[in-house]
Amino acid sequence: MRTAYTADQIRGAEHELMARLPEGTLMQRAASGLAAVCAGLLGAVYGGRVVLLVGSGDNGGDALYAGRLLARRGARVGAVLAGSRTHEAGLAAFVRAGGRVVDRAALEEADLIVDGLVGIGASGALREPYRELVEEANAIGAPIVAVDVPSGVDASTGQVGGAAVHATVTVTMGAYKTGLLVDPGAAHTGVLELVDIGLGSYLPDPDVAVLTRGDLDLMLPRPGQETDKYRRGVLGVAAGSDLYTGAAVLAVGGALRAGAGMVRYAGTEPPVTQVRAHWPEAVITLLDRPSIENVGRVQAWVLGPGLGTGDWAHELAAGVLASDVPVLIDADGLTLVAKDKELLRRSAPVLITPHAGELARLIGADRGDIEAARLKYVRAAAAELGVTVLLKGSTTVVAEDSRPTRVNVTGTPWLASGGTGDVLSGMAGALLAQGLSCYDAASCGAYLHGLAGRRAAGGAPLAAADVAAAVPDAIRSITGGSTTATRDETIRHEDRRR
Ligand SMILES: NC(=O)C1=CN([C@@H]2O[C@H](COP(=O)(O)OP(=O)(O)OC[C@H]3O[C@@H](n4cnc5c(N)ncnc54)[C@H](O)[C@@H]3O)[C@@H](O)[C@H]2O)[C@@H](O)CC1
Ligand SMILES: [K+]
Repeated sequence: MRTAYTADQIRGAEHELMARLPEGTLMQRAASGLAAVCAGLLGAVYGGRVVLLVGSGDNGGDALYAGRLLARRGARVGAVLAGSRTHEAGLAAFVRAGGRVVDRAALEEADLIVDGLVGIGASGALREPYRELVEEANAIGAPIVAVDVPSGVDASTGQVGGAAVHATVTVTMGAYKTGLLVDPGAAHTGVLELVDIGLGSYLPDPDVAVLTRGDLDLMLPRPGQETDKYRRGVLGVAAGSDLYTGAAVLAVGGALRAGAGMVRYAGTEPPVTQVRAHWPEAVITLLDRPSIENVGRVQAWVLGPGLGTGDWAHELAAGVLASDVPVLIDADGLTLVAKDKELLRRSAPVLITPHAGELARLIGADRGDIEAARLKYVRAAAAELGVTVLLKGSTTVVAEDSRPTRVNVTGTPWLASGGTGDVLSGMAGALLAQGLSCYDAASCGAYLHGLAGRRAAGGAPLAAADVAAAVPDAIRSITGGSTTATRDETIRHEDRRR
């Protein structure tokens, strides 16, 4: 699991570590990591033209000490001093090594630009002259290495209040910062490089966590030797309507591909006909009234994709939510609970999977505000509604009260197409039915969905059904295709040992 921290958390850890080390040690560690990345980007360091944008704090100090190391190796390094003051010792060392103070016109000639304007000490939108320098640097087209955080991105939240550096590489010191992983900030970081400065054991519990392939390998349910279709997890799907039949087909498809032992689909004639045609594996209940009474036992429900928002759908939703198993609510299901929050009063777990517009309706916020500050709103929603929230979008985030928010980084913009959300709800629902908690089902579901989306797209447009079809391959790429050993393999193994 990768972990990330707010600026305050990092500062606290740095403070403790610094007290145990000679002054300046951390900055030297940061600078040598930074210089190594710059050298790699320059290729030939000797004669390379590097321009440092130097702010008034220690972020500028990092840039100056890295500039010194590059100058010593023969690079032609200039520093644009943008702040009202400059890290004194850093500047003196830089000049001693042959670095020069230049004006901003030098940017035009740069082979590489180093953004040392502000790091974790920044507050609010960039002030002048930083803002103007950032716009100029972005326009040049030379690679930009951001020191610690691209200036203009809030290290703790990923919010961007105005101009911000578009980095080719961000070299971050000691630990990942939350804002580097969450959009809109994440879109500014380019490649993320972590420099170890020894902070590790001083870090508190993380602010956010990112699942890795290894985590998925451990968390994904695998069928045991003694299993059967019921024990693997039965998912109920209440989705689709006379008007929207496709949502039902896609949700059931996502669920079957993500490993549900059985999917029980309940709906009216038109979606039932479609689900039957696409997925003969699904067990169907044709509803003549909005009740799940005759559906049979399930371990979890998916409620809402394409369900409609009228009285019939409301009554069906009330029935599903009155059950005693976990329920994933998506799409029209979210519109229904936005109008009648009482539906959420239940003792079994609830996972909701809104996009920003749906979340806006649920908590009475503005869609644009949510997109600009995803973490703030997803956490507020989880606390206010008392449910697990998976907020879809450019960065998918999963929040549950008192747990680190999980950030998914596997997605691709190609997934922004109709019906992919229905597939995700089926997938996460299947993981719920297989016994994962809402928190794990949501974050594993998002990871797999992103990975399947990438595989289905391969750099070209995809249709939602392609994403469901790519799920087994995505799972195989995580598990290496291994399940538990077959009886056959075990016996051969015993033979060899004898
Ligand atoms: N503390 C440490 O031991 C270490 C710090 N390091 C570096 O130090 C950085 C933090 O240094 P500082 O705490 O000095 O803070 P920064 O250098 O990030 O920024 C603080 C300065 O920026 C100005 N500023 C703040 N917001 C601004 C805005 N919106 N527009 C224009 N100017 C603004 C402030 O007036 C202040 O002078 C880290 O990001 C990292 O790069 C690293 O060297 C690792 C070790
Ligand atoms: K910076």
